[in-house]
Amino acid sequence: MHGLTTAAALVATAGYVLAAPSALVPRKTFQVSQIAKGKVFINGPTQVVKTHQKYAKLGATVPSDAAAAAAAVQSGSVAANPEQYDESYLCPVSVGGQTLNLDFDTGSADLWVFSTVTPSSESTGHARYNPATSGTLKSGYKWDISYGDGSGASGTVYADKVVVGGVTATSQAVEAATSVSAQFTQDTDNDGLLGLAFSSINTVTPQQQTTFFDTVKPTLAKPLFAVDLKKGTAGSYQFGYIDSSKYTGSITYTSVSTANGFWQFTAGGYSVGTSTTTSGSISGASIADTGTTLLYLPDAVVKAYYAKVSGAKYDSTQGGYTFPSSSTLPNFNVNIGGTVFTVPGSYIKFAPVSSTTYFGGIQSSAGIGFNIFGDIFLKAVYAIFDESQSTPRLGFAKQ
Ligand SMILES: C[C@@H](SC(=N)N)c1ccc(Cl)cc1
Ligand SMILES: C[C@@H](SC(=N)N)c1ccc(Cl)cc1
Repeated sequence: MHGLTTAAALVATAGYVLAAPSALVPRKTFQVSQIAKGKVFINGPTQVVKTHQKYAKLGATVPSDAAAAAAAVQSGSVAANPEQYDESYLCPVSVGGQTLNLDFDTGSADLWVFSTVTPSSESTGHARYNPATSGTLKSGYKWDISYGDGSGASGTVYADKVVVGGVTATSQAVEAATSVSAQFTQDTDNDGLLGLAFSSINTVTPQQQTTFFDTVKPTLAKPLFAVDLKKGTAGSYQFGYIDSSKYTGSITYTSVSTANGFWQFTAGGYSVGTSTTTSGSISGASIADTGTTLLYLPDAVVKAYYAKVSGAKYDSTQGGYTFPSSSTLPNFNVNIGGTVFTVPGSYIKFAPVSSTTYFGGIQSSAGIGFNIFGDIFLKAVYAIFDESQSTPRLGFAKQ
């Protein structure tokens, strides 16, 4: 009986069921019928693991190859919690068994963390990774990164287990900070960054390391991640799958150039206000960047936008366009891949800089070298960072 049950269970989980062999018919008879038509697609290795686990009490052990193969369909989702004014979004990540809140950044490719090797004068108020627990030093490896806003950090490198929403990288390069700039010290919500740009811009020497996404990519159900940032409330990142409940309509895909290590695409026409008939075009390269707060566009586009906001001006002391707190802002519409996406004016009324004045969520990309579709844009869409095709692509859908 027991033997048959195991065999039947194994066979049954192979996606079809066969009539029990008569010689092994157990005391009580039971009808086992073919699955009519269609195919039930299951994952063999996962089923083998489950069956062995089911009989573990009888001494069954999971074959190591099955366990490894079963890991070939990881997927998971993690919360993205906004700071005040949605300055950035922090996601809980297990690093060597310790939970740190990291800024997932599709504009860089280093996973670095505040750590026990960060001077306490620079890391007070931050969760810190302790490599002594389970980290393996990568002797002689170093990293040093600078960000567009002039902030930066540097340090040493360990290999350790990193888990994001249940998706596990058993040996991920974890870059421990031995020095961080004041902006990071002061942002006590932020315990480090998890880069999701292409690994070609990872800063580790003498041997460049892979991002978390690149590390787990071969084990994901689908080689992609998706981003659902929201205004003023928690959103989420999905790894290995697209959550169809997070968007309406269809996903519009557009091609990506990886030449600069970013998720770089070409944006099309735009319009300001309620008309979604777009015209002109957003010149230059654009990147989809979860690590940048605002939406940086060509001067001509920015001027056309704030021409529709009475009292708006470029304020050099604030370093950008500001407008009266009483303003109602127009929508910003942009055509990407043939679909027009709308950023509500309320998203562009970004944050107060005084009792009478707000700072705009749309600012000029002049001097950067490319346009940046940062959080102001991303919180208006569901964005798919997709490597399931022959070349990477970005998908956008309305929320
Ligand atoms: C790519 C982003 S930085 C990042 N997301 N890690 C960026 C570059 C240059 C400027 Cl000026 C401002 C922002
Ligand atoms: C200035 C620091 S901290 C912060 N601005 N909250 C920072 C955070 C994220 C990136 Cl991608 C670059 C720089």
